Parts: sequence; C-alpha cells; structure tokens
Amino acid sequence: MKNFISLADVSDPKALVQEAIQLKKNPFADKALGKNKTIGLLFFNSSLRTRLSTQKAAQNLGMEVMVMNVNQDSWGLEMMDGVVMNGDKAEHVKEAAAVIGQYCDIIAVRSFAELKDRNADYQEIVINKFKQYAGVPIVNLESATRHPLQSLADCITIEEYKTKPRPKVVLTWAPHFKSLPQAVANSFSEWMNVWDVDFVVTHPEGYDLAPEFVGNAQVVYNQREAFEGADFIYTKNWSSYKDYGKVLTQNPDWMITMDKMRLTNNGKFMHCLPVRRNLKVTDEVLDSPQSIVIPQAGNRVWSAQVVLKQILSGL
Ligand SMILES: CCC[C@H](NC(=O)CCC(=O)O)C(=O)O
Ligand SMILES: NC(=O)OP(=O)(O)O
Repeated sequence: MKNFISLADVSDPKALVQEAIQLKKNPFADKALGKNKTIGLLFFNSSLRTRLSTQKAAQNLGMEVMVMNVNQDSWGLEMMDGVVMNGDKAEHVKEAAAVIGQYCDIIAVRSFAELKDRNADYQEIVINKFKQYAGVPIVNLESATRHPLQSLADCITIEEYKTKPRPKVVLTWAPHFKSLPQAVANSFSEWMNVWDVDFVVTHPEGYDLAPEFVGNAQVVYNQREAFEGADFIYTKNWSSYKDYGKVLTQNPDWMITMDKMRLTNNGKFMHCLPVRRNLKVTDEVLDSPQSIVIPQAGNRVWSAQVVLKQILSGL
C-alpha cells in the first residue's frame, strides 16, 4: 500500500480487516517496523479519535509522531496554483507539503469539506495537493468526501459483532442544526457496497448522497421501514449534496429512539462520534447494551495500525 486516501488504495479490503483483527491480539508485534520512522499528523479541523488513535497506532509500530494544527500553528496555506499571494496566506502548499515530506516518512491529513463549492470539495484539492507535492505516502484522516480510516474501523466492528453471514446494515440520516460534510456517509457507503451485507440508506428527500457513493444501496425515505429487521443501525448527519451544503430539515422525527431500535433485529447502534445526545440519538439508546459506539471508536487504533503497517512495509 502506497497511500491510504480511499478504498481504491486497498487491494483486498476483507483481508485488511482480518489482519486488523489479528493485530488486536498482539498489538506490539511490529514494534521494530516503524523504528526511526516519523509520521506527521496535520489537522485543518478538530479531532479527538483520529488524533489520538493514529498517534497510538504509530507508537504501537515504534514510530515517532509529530502533530500540527495547521490553521492555528502554521502559516495559512494557499492551495491554488498560479495565484498572486498577496492575501492572508503566507505559504503555498507546494512548499509546505514538500518541506513536511523532508521531515516525515508518512503524512496524514485531515481537511474537511468547506461545503460552499461542490466541485471544489469533490475534486479533493487539499489531500491531492499533498499527494502531489509531499513526496511521501499520504493517509486520509477525513478529507472533503471520505473518511476511510473510520470506514475500515466500522467494517472491523461489523465483522466482530455480526451474528449472521450477511447482516442488514442501515445508514440513517439524523438531524443536526449545523451543515456537516457527506464524507463519513460517503465513505461508509463506499465500503458497505463491497461488503457482504444487505445495505440500506435512509434519509429525508433531498439528502441523497452522490451516486458514485450510494452505489447499489437500497434508498428508503421511510426511516421506520428501513429499520425493520436491521442488524446494524449506523447513524450520521450530513448536509444536502444536491442543494450543496444546505440544511434542508432539522425534523426531530429522524432522531434515533428506543422505539425505533425495537423495530430492528436487536440491532447494534453505531456512530463515528462525536455525537450530539438527544439531538441525533436519545440517551436511552446511546446508554443501552445495543450501543457499540465505544468499541467502534476503539477499533480506530487497529484501523490506523494495519494501514500504517502496510505502508511502512512498502517503504
Ligand atoms: C468524524 C466526524 C467529523 C465531522 N463531525 C462534525 O463536524 C460534528 C460537529 C458538531 O457536531 O458540531 C463530520 O460530520 O464529518
Ligand atoms: N470519528 C472521528 O473521526 O472522530 P474525531 O473527529 O474526534 O477524530
């Protein structure tokens, strides 16, 4: 594996998940692999899980870790080529990426969608500029349209908790007052489309994800119908793709409640976190035995570690 930017960088996703599950049993077995290697973690946006789990994964592999909050700590970065840099951005990504590539053996980048210009976001300018200029492997810590480390952890979790060979997995939209990226929903859909699951996506009208991510999923606008017999309920808010970046509704009827969870086949509740309690999901559901959000978050370490192990093995 050279880079880990999307599912396309993974030759055998099922094998990757099985390797991650094996890693959990002996987390320090590859401690020598990352000796004298450095990973740089660059955050253009906030993070708890991604920041800490990726550091832990790198340390489990014997790597040194450098972390930078790009907008607070470094210079403002200009992403567009050919512009006169007479504004508030003091450095071009061409130099910044190449210089960081001098210090680090792997660079991991978080840069959310701006949710203003759909074409700009879906061109994945930031992470592709780092891929173009850094000269070292790039890992996606959530980009404008994807969050593959989260999706890999989600697949590990589903494999660990499934009670049948082909479970029914439902991605459900839930309300939020802010305009959030489609990245987590896109990425989860992309991975579920290649998984051995019956995949259903449910959301209000107007929130259809981009066709290239929805793939062969069954799209249902009636949430309760979608929940019938589900084995996993994966909840996430996202803003409209069609009416780009817009919050079309905050209808609280889409919040996940225990009476909806009773429609499922003792379904497990999943969420990438952070989650707004009693806005997206009730305390009752989140605090119930059906919620597996904590082990799901724990699997972010093994998701990152198996990816870094594969990249280090190719250096
Ligand atoms: C892993 C999820 C990161 C991010 N989540 C948020 O921005 C939540 C922000 C909030 O609820 O205020 C998102 O939706 O992509
Ligand atoms: N799920 C996830 O990526 O969490 P953070 O935004 O806290 O890293």
